Amino acid sequence: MAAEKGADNKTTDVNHDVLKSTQTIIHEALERLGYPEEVYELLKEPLRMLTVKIPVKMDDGSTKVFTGYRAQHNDAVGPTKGGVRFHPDVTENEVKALSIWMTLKCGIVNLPYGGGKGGIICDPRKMSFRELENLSRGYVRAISQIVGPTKDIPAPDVFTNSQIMAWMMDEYSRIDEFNSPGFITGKPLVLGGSHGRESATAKGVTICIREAAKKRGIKLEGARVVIQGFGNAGSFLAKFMHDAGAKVIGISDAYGGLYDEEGLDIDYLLDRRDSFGTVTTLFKNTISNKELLELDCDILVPAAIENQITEENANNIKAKIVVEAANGPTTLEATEILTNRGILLVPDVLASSGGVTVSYFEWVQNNQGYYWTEEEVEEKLEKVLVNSFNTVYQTAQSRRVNMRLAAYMIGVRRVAEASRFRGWI
Ligand SMILES: NC(=O)C1=CN([C@@H]2O[C@H](COP(=O)(O)OP(=O)(O)OC[C@H]3O[C@@H](n4cnc5c(N)ncnc54)[C@H](O)[C@@H]3O)[C@@H](O)[C@H]2O)C=CC1
Ligand SMILES: O=C(O)CCC(=O)C(=O)O
Repeated sequence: MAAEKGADNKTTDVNHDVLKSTQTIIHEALERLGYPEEVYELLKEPLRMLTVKIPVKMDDGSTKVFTGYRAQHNDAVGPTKGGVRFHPDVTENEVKALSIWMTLKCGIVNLPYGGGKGGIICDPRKMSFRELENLSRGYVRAISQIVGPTKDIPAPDVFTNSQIMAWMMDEYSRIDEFNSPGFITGKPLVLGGSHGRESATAKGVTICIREAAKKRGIKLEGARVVIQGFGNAGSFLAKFMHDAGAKVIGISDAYGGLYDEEGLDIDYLLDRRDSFGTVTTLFKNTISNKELLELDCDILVPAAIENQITEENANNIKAKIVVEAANGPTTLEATEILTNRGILLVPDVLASSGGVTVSYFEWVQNNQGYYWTEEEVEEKLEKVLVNSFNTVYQTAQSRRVNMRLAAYMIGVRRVAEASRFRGWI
């Protein structure tokens, strides 16, 4: 585990309320599609938001009470689906926004789900394995009444992984008195996980980068790539970019960044990173996350947390293409600046949808009890992502809007239509 040092940039920026900015884009998307105001009233907040207190016995004998959330944005299309985040900066509004983004993502890639999301305010980097297990199990007990394989299906997100999914699945199976692999996705293979889930988010981002590069006439071979975040999404992506012949010249984690204009030694960094995606603490010559985002490059991929590209630095971004692996890394104002500067921005709700797509495949395999090969999973993911990228790109062209608004229009239309057929609006 990494040495404890403070993050070189903080997540929570009161000036950038991710819920408010999401609501603004949803409103605009609905207006352009001609939906009445009541549809916005239905979609602007989750249908359900549960706040829970989780008492955990710590290793020193004390009891610490953690706060957790589970938001279920909309289940008109199907059960809600989305990851659980363990992070010190988790807030209620952030979890709400993350659940809305899940509804949009599932709509864009056409999965039979609505959006959900969970989070616990904690710093897992400062907790022991046993404390983390107790917290994971306590969270499942606290939310057990509103989740389940046909109600709401959690998955990994920032600072959660397949081990945490395994503990959560085991706890739910005890409550349900049933072996319930379909309760959660992102599990280890031996517990009903799917081939390709671990690398799915990065695979999806890679497909979006490839398609976006084609649109801009950029060859991936030799392209200079900068990636913020070296966890599940960022580290697999660095590997895929490296394998595609691109030059990964910058990567970062919560503590800083590494830069080499000749290209970083990705295999070495992958080997040295810890389970929380920390690697830069091992090096002396680091740059800040702020400097990393402004590096001269062809492709920039924010793959860490929200509000990283803002009106303060959007004019300094030098990339030709920005592909959002993270949820909500670019503010509304920054999206406008990048668009006006002719930078192609592939939005989170499309670019990061590979994870939930393979989670869906995992759930389908759990439900049918018949498992697919890695090749089958990859082939299916490729089709879904290429198709979704082209639909969003073409919508953006025909509607003369940026790709984020185009993606929102596709996502909200699906949930609005499902709600209408159900007679909700
Ligand atoms: N894991 C998944 O399947 C999916 C993840 N995402 C999104 O991708 C992003 C990254 O998630 P994962 O890779 O799963 O998380 P992770 O926990 O595996 O890695 C997170 C990375 O972000 C860095 N980080 C954390 N706080 C930071 C800060 N304040 N400044 C800069 N870097 C910071 C960490 O050091 C680490 O390198 C998140 O926005 C997540 O919601 C989106 C879709 C699916
Ligand atoms: O895999 C999933 O079900 C959800 C992944 C997720 O939380 C996300 O796409 O933000």
